[in-house]
Amino acid sequence: MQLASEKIQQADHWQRLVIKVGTSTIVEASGEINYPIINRLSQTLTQLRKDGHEVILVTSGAIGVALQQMKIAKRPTAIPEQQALAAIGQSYLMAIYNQSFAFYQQHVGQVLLTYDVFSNKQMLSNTINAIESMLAQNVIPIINENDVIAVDELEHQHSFGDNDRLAAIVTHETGAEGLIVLSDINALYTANPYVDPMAEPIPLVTRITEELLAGAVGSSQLGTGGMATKLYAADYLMSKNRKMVLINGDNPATILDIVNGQQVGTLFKGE
Ligand SMILES: Nc1ncnc2c1ncn2[C@@H]1O[C@H](COP(=O)(O)OP(=O)(O)O)[C@@H](O)[C@H]1O
Ligand SMILES: N[C@@H](CCC(=O)OP(=O)(O)O)C(=O)O
Repeated sequence: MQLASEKIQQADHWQRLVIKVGTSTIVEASGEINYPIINRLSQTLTQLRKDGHEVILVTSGAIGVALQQMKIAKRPTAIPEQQALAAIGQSYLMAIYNQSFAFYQQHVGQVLLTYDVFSNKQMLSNTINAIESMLAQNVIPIINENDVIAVDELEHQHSFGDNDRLAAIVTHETGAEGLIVLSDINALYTANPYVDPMAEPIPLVTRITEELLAGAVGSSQLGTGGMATKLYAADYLMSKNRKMVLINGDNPATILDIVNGQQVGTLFKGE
């Protein structure tokens, strides 16, 4: 019989990895942009790259950043207004990343994707070729959904809906060993700890059960996906024989501990 902690220790192969950072990490609950976190994330990812890992970043936060820029208190419900905010925020988000990574002399490249890309062989191959070329040149690709054009129509799905799903698909399609998700919470809990004070953290998940899904209700103030979409992302990845780790984004250097085999947050890994 193997102890859970022993299984967790085995999850140490992270040659190529995808990091996903949620809006809740990029933008504070007060609505302020969290510049220090973006800086520390840039430093950590540069360190990983220098240590020989191939790093791909999937970032949310375009709309959250734009709300702060435009001094709008609440995410609008009208789609064109959300599209406009995404356009405004995405360019500023990339400006922040460019400046942060430049400080560490790390080049980055922006990749904006829609759901269509993954159902069209040619577009998918073009995307993968560009990402491979960036990685070969030690550049970190920074991916977000192209929210300006990814609007679903009745008969056609253009959008992923959330970046947890996008990050999981990117992990699989780029052949990365796993995905590390940075959110505003230390781990997956038995229930939403903001609602249920008795909720317990879960260090290892080998299967997404109905019980786990029932306990994953609600999201942070600006996050769109919530915990449920993280569980669907983990389920997808485990079905592809890949792993996912969920950690708190408040200390991005934790990523280095994970690739060094330490147990932090929640590890999702099939048996
Ligand atoms: N079982 C659970 N364990 C942990 N967090 C949960 C759970 N159920 C719901 N949540 C909520 O999910 C939030 C994280 O998801 P989300 O707001 O989408 O973050 P992000 O913007 O990082 O993607 C937490 O802040 C918490 O409120
Ligand atoms: N593409 C959107 C993020 C959508 C999203 O999934 O947000 P989150 O739940 O914070 O990961 C943006 O950049 O604002």
